[in-house]
Amino acid sequence: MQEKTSKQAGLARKVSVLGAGAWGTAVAMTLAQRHDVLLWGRNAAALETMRATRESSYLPGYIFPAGLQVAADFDAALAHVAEPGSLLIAACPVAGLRPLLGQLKGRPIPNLVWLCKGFEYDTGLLPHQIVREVLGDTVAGGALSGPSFAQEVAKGLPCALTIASASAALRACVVETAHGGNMRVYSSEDLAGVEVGGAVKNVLAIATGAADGLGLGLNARAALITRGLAEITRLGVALGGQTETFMGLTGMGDLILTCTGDLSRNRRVGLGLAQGKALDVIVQELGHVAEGVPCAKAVRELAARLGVEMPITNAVAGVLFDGDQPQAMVARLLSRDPKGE
Ligand SMILES: NC(=O)c1ccc[n+]([C@@H]2O[C@H](COP(=O)([O-])OP(=O)(O)OC[C@H]3O[C@@H](n4cnc5c(N)ncnc54)[C@H](O)[C@@H]3O)[C@@H](O)[C@H]2O)c1
Ligand SMILES: O=P(O)(O)OC[C@H](O)CO
Repeated sequence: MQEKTSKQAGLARKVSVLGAGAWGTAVAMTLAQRHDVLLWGRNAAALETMRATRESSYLPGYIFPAGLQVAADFDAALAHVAEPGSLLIAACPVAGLRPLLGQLKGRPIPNLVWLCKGFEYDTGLLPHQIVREVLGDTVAGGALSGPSFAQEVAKGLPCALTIASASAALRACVVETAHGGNMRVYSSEDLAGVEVGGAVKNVLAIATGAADGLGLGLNARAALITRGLAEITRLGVALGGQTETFMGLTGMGDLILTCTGDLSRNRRVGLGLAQGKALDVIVQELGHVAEGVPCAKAVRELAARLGVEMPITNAVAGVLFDGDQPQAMVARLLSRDPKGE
């Protein structure tokens, strides 16, 4: 193990992270312990503050490692990863992925990884489908996903992630770059399965947060998580994912973390709804993206189109978009006809 870590430490690579929110910053901080990392964001003033203070307002109290550069110049971020074997990481929310990729179109792109977890609000597309629409089939790309709160990663606590890609070379590049220290990186070819797990768990965390906020107890929480996993699996299989993927880190692992961990922004949306707060107030108070909100609408429409039964997602979407009360969500789920598990 010792030997493996020191070998990996020798493989310093160039990495650019595009998107300086909580997760992009935490990933950049981690990789900068072993690699030459540049963090780019679209807010030049915020980046200037980050450069001066060596910390991010998204992750206060966590000081950047010496090797982390911060830059507001997009061309510099791309030039940084010009040599083969470099890694370009798109670290924006799903809503920002299409515009960000638009900025990359026509430029030489090395290995491309995206960190966002969701379905696109208007189109119901997964991130890899957006990448294909904007950049075509020629880019080697993949999703890095799994149970990972940015604050814990910034603190250097252990975590395990999965890189999913059809490209074996891309998977190897990401493992060689990111696996090591307190971060384990597994590989999967099941890109659709990994992306569906990461997206739908956010909706289920809203449901669980609401149930917990209403004081429904630990039995109800366990039921929601388990039936939620069944929902994720049904949709994921319908979209080409493999059943076993949903039992892994990016399925059950991330579902458990996000539904039960109070660091989750999506869970906090559910807790806020249970307190009777309006959605726009909750989102404003969060100050971060909560992907489960747009995702609930996209998944409700997609599941209806595909004929996939998703009662918890539908109930969450009812509260978020149709004015249903959280209590009505519970009543709606409990009043369903009995069925085989
Ligand atoms: N925070 C976590 O713990 C965590 C962990 C794993 C995955 N994720 C996922 O990563 C994605 C980003 O989450 P986050 O926590 O960094 O969100 P955040 O709300 O903390 O920050 C989002 C950042 O994205 C930037 N952004 C938005 N559109 C952009 C665009 N078009 N180009 C460049 N930057 C853009 C914003 O300016 C902001 O800095 C989400 O899909 C989230 O689900 C987050
Ligand atoms: O804070 P959340 O709810 O966006 O979840 C963050 C990560 O996706 C957890 O793996």
